[in-house]
Amino acid sequence: MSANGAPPPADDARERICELCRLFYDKGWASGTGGGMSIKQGDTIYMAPSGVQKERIQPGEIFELDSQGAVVTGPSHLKLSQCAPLFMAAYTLRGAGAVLHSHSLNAMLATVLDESASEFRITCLEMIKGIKGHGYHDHLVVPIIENTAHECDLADDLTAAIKAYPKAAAVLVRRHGVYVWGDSWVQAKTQAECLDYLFEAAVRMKQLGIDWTKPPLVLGSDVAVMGGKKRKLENGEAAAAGVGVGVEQQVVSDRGMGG
Ligand SMILES: CSCCC(=O)C(=O)COP(=O)(O)O
Ligand SMILES: [Zn+2]
Repeated sequence: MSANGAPPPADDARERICELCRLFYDKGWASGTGGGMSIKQGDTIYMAPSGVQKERIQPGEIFELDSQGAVVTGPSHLKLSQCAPLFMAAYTLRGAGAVLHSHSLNAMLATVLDESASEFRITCLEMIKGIKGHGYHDHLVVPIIENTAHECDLADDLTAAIKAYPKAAAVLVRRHGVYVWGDSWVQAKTQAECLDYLFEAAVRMKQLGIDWTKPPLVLGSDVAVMGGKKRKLENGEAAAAGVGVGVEQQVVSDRGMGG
């Protein structure tokens, strides 16, 4: 919305998609024509074209779709993104205001930390708070679906994952990347940034031998190891961390973590 409450002109969405594609390219999320971006404004959906260098897209090359996903206008020399049915799933099932697809290396690596896992899990990191409906102590869960030869063939599995994980703001695609949505392009971008941080954190924590899926090490009912040092938990911290209420935690033994 503009300052006077009127809806912004459509050019805003077209220009915003171009701007975000450049930004995502700079982050390594859209290199080699990978990744994609879409914004919904009113009942109109805007999407980037397929198979082009995403960082060089011009506003006139953005496709316009109706709320059912039918193309209204678009450049005749370009094709609509292969991500279109996946973007539409987030608009239809989640009422999203924007959806993006990232080929971030962090997202891809997060899907191979355990190749048999059907979900990515992480807890007790500040950036979890950047994901709608989540707090520091929550277990953030992102479903992982298997990749297919063609992007558009992911749509059925992505739809099923969105339905099965009502709290999720994203779906990971094994050895490929991630789809992230939000109520607005600002929220989609923010959540994508927080998720990317969390994916990278998990990859690095694995390298350091730290379990990213469990709360910090707990030695007793009110003592934890944080940053390599023992620390007495403050009033309420132990309860919030789930001490004594059966929540799984990393336990220190003579052999160190996880023993
Ligand atoms: C080297 S990119 C392969 C296609 C892909 O995974 C992707 O995200 C881009 O799809 P689009 O149709 O939007 O170019
Ligand atoms: Zn892709």
